Amino acid sequence: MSFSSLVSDLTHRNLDRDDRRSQVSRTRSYASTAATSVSISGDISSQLHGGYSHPLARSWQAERQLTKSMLIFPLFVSDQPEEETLIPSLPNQYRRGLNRLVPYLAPLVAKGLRSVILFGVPIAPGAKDALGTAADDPEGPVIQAIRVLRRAFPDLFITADVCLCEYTSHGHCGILRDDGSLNNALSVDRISDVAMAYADAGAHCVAPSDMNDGRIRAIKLKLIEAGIAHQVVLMSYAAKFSGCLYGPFRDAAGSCPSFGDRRCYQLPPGGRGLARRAIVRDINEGADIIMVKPASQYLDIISDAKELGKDLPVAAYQVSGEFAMIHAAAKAGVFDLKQMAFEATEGILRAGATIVVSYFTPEFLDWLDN
Ligand SMILES: NCc1[nH]cc(CCC(=O)O)c1CC(=O)O
Ligand SMILES: [Zn+2]
Ligand SMILES: [Zn+2]
Repeated sequence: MSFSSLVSDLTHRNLDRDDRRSQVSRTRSYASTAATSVSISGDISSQLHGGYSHPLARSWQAERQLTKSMLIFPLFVSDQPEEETLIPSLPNQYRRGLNRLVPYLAPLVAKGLRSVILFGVPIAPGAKDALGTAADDPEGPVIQAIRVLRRAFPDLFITADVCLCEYTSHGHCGILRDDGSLNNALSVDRISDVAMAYADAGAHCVAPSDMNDGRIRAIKLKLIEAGIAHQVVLMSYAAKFSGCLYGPFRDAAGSCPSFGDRRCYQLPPGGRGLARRAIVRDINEGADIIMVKPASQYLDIISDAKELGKDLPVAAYQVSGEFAMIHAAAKAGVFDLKQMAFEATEGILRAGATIVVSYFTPEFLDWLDN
């Protein structure tokens, strides 16, 4: 038994004993209180423990409980059909080719997996270019995966992440000007074409993560024009902050920028006002779901999104760095992995999210059964 599980085991035993003791003394003090009539000098509202001494009563304290249907599981789909490669910085997560997806997902779907989000990973030499042409290649990994998964799992809700950074030679999330900055107009046109291609292939939801201004409106208009706006969810990564928490993802997807960083289009970590403006903007442009990302470091933004978008579901992405951090700390004996996964996720729900994109999804499918 490891030190941390020994401690947690001892703590549980002590708590159980306390619970039993308090039950015994409760019967006793009830009698004596009745005998001495009401002489409660203390403040009645100071007594809180009674409301959550029972495990069921504890669960009632949360506005919402985590359920399987709240979870979206991220998948990295390689253009090499037989590939199955462990991603070193992202524990238990693999890059998988088309032929590996269905066998991997079948047991998860049987356990109650409801939803996935797809990221394409072009490995083939020469697959990347300045325009991210591979993003909507009809033979490319995402469009093929949408088709395969829709056929294999009719009830699985399929979201396609929409961005160019996995497909561009420079690794940025759009089309660049000569000076290396994003050309917003060209990027939005290209991103909205890619979103349309995923929607046409059968994605239930398209989720642009590129952060170019105006892409939600452009995608919504194209969906309307194509006559499919009524059956495709548009989920905006509205408040996506720049920082170091996407590192493992960029390893997984091979999407690290070849020069510079993303600070001119992803939000600065202190920019709460900017995030609120982006959220309002995307709601007005036709987003059906607002996403905040990363999650645990931005709980105030999740709560802002809930307030600003009262009538929209709010999603939070517990990103690769958050996931890797929890794994690393658990491995170092700082805490128990499962307990921390629940604690982090419950915090995200408490802040206002009802959808959580999480690499812990396969574990939660087991944990939520017990
Ligand atoms: N734009 C692509 C994209 N979509 C989701 C993530 C991050 C997800 C994660 O870290 O788990 C990223 C990486 C990035 O913006 O650099
Ligand atoms: Zn990107
Ligand atoms: Zn176009």
